[in-house]
Amino acid sequence: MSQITPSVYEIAVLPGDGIGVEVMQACVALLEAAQRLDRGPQLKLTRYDAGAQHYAKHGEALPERTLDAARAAHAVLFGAMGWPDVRYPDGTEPIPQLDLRMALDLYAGVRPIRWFPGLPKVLTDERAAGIDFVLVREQTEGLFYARGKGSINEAGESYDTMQITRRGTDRVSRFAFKLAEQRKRRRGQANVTCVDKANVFTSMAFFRDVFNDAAKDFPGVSFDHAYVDAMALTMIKKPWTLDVMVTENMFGDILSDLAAGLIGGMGMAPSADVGDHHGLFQPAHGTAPDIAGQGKANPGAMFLSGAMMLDWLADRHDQPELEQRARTIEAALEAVLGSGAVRPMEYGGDAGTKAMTDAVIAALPQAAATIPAAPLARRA
Ligand SMILES: NC(=O)c1ccc[n+]([C@@H]2O[C@H](COP(=O)([O-])OP(=O)(O)OC[C@H]3O[C@@H](n4cnc5c(N)ncnc54)[C@H](O)[C@@H]3O)[C@@H](O)[C@H]2O)c1
Ligand SMILES: CC(C)[C@H](C(=O)O)[C@@H](O)C(=O)O
Ligand SMILES: [Mg+2]
Repeated sequence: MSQITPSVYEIAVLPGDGIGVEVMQACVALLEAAQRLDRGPQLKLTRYDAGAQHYAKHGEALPERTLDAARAAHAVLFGAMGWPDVRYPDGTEPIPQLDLRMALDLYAGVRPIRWFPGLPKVLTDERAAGIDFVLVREQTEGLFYARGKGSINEAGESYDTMQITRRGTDRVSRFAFKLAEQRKRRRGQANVTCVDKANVFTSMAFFRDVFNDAAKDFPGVSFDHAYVDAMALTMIKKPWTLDVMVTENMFGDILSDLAAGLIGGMGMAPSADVGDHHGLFQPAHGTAPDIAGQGKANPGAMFLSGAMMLDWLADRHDQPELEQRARTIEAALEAVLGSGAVRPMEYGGDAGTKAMTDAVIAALPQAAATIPAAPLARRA
């Protein structure tokens, strides 16, 4: 992809299934409203088919046209895909986001978790107001390497293999350290925790060794290690002590849902799937079949994923207006939730997807007025 600075960015929009479609509709409306308010580059948002329902109807989950569009776009905006009843013959679900992670080499799953006023106080300790950490999940190997390769033998044994490579661990560790360096500019200090199970598995001891080697190139950032089970405890007992974590694919998948629970659920848990050449931005949640079609989904995670996309484009193409737009969207969402006037159904309130979206769009002009002119301090 070219690094020339265009004035229009092509965004491949993949809504997917269930509430993915609902929160995507909300996010597209928000992004279009936000770009009408500034003179920055415009996004051209084009929708493409993919997902479990597409597979059920047409026999393919990720059409070639969609994959080509994702490859050619400046960024991919992704809702959620998968549906528990729709299965491949081997019993697994058609889940194109995993194919896209491999096809676009999106090796870093960046999953920030931050509490701010208006979000539920899940933990009673007042220090929980300081929850502000990022989980970096390796996304091209680990236990997910086994996808499509598992076996069941006649003796009634099933095997899936975990793959850890020096290249994969080194690049995701460096990504985590660079992210910590950015956060240090805002927070004054930075730490990366390697989350593994090096006490039991050779592959995990190797992961830790490769992480330690990478750490030598980042003397300004401290680092430590935690076993994944102990990290699950720390996330509940004192999550305000955490900064950046880097971990294996499956551990990261589990811990990121646990982390979302600290701020009231999946509805405020965004993510970025990033590689050296492509970026895909999606909420960390799934298609939520239990609430799909009812207009109840919290679009907050999708909005924050949209803001992460704007930040990523701003960085890659040196476009500070896009960074300003990202801050405006965040500020509007924070203002709406912080005022208490709109409480998402996810937190026991009565605001569904539309009410939340309308309120955040209405808050954009005032939020824009509070954002200082570019260049800004990045909220890493
Ligand atoms: N990134 C993705 O596309 C993604 C992620 C996880 C699961 N999935 C798929 O989604 C389907 C459902 O999976 P699941 O039920 O395990 O996980 P899920 O994240 O869809 O739902 C878990 C719980 O969180 C709630 N929830 C999730 N997002 C919400 C939101 N924005 N607002 C309010 N509540 C929300 C749901 O109602 C549900 O109770 C499966 O097919 C799974 O494979 C896809
Ligand atoms: C849907 C599923 C395959 C996916 C994953 O496990 O990576 C999801 O849970 C996520 O966290 O992005
Ligand atoms: Mg997950």
